[in-house]
Order: sequence, then structure tokens, then C-alpha cells
Amino acid sequence: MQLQIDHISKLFGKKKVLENISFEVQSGDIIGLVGENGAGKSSLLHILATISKANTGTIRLGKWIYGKNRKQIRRLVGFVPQDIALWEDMTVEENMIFFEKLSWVNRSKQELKQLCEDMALFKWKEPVHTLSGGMKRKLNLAISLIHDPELLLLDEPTVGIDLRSKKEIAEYLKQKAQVDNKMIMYTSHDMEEIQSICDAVICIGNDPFYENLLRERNMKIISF
Ligand SMILES: Nc1ncnc2c1ncn2[C@@H]1O[C@H](COP(=O)(O)OP(=O)(O)OP(=O)(O)O)[C@@H](O)[C@H]1O
Repeated sequence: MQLQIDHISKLFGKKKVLENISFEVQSGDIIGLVGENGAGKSSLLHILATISKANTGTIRLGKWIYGKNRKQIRRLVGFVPQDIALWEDMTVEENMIFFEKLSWVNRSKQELKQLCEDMALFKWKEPVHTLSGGMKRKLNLAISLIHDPELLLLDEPTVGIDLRSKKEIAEYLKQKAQVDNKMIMYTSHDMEEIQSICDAVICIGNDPFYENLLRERNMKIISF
């Protein structure tokens, strides 16, 4: 499958946040998005998650076109937003079951539990409000994987997650891309993490500071 982004721009009022962005992502790719605060990384992910619309340009995911085939596209996309979105009074198990019911797939309890464990989350019967910030993020990640999306969009997914779990999650995501042939787009301000996970990086805002950082690390830069 291919994600094809063709000349997209995004405006908020008169403010241009994304300008004429074009690039392609293939199945199996993990693409990093970097750039300073306010550069437009989340805005791009929101567009790709169909939560917001680009002002110009076209986007295709496989044979489907954004704006025309939203329902089909939503089934193929998983999104972990920066803000944690969970039912705080329900347990981890109840949250997983709730989101499984909202999805288009049937997963057994064991499969749902395994997804949490893949994210190094070993709480199951605990109410979410008793979890740490990092554990909640792990749960958000597990939820985004319930419907086995072809395109996984992760907006700073590992903020607050301990180093061991970060490493385990990175290995899991690499396997998802390499073995299961999924596309992953990933934002982070942690260059080491970006370097260890991503095959190539897009520098939102064409910022020479970030481009130099990436060159110093011999990372492949996707220009647009
Ligand atoms: N709903 C909105 N209405 C108006 N302006 C917005 C809206 N969402 C984002 N913006 C503006 O768009 C710009 C890009 O924001 P965005 O959140 O995409 O940046 P980012 O690169 O993800 O930043 P960060 O690294 O801080 O997460 C910012 O100037 C922000 O204020």
C-alpha cells in the first residue's frame, strides 16, 4: 500500500501552517516527523487521521481518496494523539473492550490483553485513573492497534514512558513495519529515538537547524 500526499497546504485563518507538502510513504516504512514547536507536525497527522482537512492538495491511501472515501480510510488508519483520550473510571480491560466494540474487528479478551503486554503494560484490572502518565500512553498505543491499521500515526507517543518500555515499544513498531508491512509516521522531539526507529525523516517547516541535526546523524531526509 502507498500513502500519497500531493501538494497539501493547511491554513488556520490567515496563518499558513503547512505549505505545498508532497511526499510518499510505502508499506513497511517508518517515517519520522520533526520540527520546532508549532511547525505543523500535529496538524499534518490530524489531516492524515481524517480529523481535519487540508485546504489544498490531494491525499490517497491505497486506492482511496481523502475527502471522498473517509469511511474506508478510517478503517485503515490508527492514531495516537498527543492528548491522552481514555475512560478514567474504567479499568484497562474495560477500556480495551469499549474501543474494540467501537472498532470494525472482533478481538478476544486474550488478544486485547496481549496488545497491552506488547506495549509493556501489565495492568489489566486497574482503573485508568490509578495509572501513571506513561502507562496511560501505553494504553492509548494499545487501543490504536486494536483494528490492526495499515497506517499508524503516532504523535509523540513515548513522552513520559520509561527507557526500557520505550525500547520494547520501538522494537514492536519496527517489527510491525518490517514483518507485517505497516506504515508508521512518528513525531518526537527525541532525535535518538527518531534515529533508532525511523527509516527516513521529514523536516516540517524546512528548518535548517533540524536538517543539520539529521545530516549530522546521517539520516535520510525526505524533501518536499
Ligand atoms: N485548531 C487550531 N486553530 C488555530 N490554530 C491552530 C489550530 N491547531 C494548530 N494551530 C496552530 O498551527 C500551528 C501548528 O501547530 P501544530 O500543533 O501542528 O504544531 P506541532 O509541530 O505539532 O507542535 P509541537 O511540537 O508543539 O507539538 C501552531 O501555530 C498552532 O498554534
